Amino acid sequence: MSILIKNGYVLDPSTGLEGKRDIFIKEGVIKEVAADINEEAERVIDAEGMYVMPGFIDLHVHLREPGYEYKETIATGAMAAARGGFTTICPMPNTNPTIDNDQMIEYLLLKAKKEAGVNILPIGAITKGQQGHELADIESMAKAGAVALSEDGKSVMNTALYLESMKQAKAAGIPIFAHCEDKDLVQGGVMNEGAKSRELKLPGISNAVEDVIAARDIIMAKETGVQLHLCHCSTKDSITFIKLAKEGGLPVTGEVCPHHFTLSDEDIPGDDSNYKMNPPLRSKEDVQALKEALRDNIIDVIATDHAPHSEAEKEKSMAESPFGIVGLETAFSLTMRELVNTGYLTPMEMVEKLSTNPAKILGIDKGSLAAGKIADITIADPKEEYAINVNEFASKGKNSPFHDRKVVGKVKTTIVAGKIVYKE
Ligand SMILES: NC(=O)N[C@@H](CC(=O)O)C(=O)O
Ligand SMILES: [Zn+2]
Ligand SMILES: [Zn+2]
Repeated sequence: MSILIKNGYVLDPSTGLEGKRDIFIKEGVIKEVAADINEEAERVIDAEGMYVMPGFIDLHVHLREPGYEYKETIATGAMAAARGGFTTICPMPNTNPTIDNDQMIEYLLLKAKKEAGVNILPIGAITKGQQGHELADIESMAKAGAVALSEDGKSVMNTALYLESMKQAKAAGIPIFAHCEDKDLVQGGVMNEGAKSRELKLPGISNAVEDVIAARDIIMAKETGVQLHLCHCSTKDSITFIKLAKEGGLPVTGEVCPHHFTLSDEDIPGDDSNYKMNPPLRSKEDVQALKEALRDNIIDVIATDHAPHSEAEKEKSMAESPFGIVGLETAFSLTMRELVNTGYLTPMEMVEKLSTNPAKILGIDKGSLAAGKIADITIADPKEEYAINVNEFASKGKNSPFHDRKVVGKVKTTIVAGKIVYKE
């Protein structure tokens, strides 16, 4: 199959290229990027007025397989990714059973190859069963293809055990993706602690729940030299700590999720669990700090933390429903609306956060539109206005606070290794 993408506005931070170009793809590879290509192609895509970008890479998703197929499967999660412009996604290991050994990594990769149209790069658990007592077999998971380690859903509270895992991760050459939450400080909280939680009479989660572990993890990264990536940063002090770590030359990076830069706790309309996720929506002051951190390159990555749950689970009250919202199919539109159209990020910087930087963190040869690279490409209309409709999601999860929200910027075509996996 050969594809010729004509007249698109190419955004490729890996080469510094920004401007109107054609792209010719053959046998899954980008053959040429130039002003006017006239090769014969089986398929021609008219990309006039469109952004043409290296495929987005999501460092943080939940595919729920095995064990929770009623929430999402590898197949439906992959379709949601393609619809959202993501050509590569990294599923977290909090499945049942947990992804905590080499056979589970192999199983996931095999299933993904058969059932998913996008690239799936799995993350292994840090401890067996994510129980926090005994380390998983880190070296063998890395050998089997785990691209990172994470205890996502919780933190490894035993710092001595965590130290050992960091040493092993460093030896295996893979990063730690840290979910920062002090289990003992949460105390049944379901939303951000503040005026709004008091108004709604719901138990609060303080910023300290995240901050103490974020600080600890950075200290431990300094101790071990492991590559550390902080997941779903939500507080202004997490940002301060990452800034300090970077100034100190540590290999520390951070991610922010679209819901955390779009909404604050003041936007929670009442007892609606589509607004319940971990970490919670924070104060306006925190939201402002996240946007500035994205602008100032303290935060490197936009990741979705796509966390699908069933309707029955999310119909329950804030107190009783599980934490998490879906994000794959709204990330690009929310980023355009909240960060690009407001001047926090240039289009090139947006692509850095959605593709170039995630590829660098994983150390993979992606996130680039240079000739010779595998053709993972996202084409989107930056101007189209539409209202998000959860009923149109390819994901099984409809749990989003953004239903009916007017946004701007829409993914039109997603290409993985030269194959069109999504077309609107
Ligand atoms: N983010 C969430 O609210 N939930 C995630 C777990 C996690 O990312 O911590 C989930 O697995 O549902
Ligand atoms: Zn998490
Ligand atoms: Zn998560």
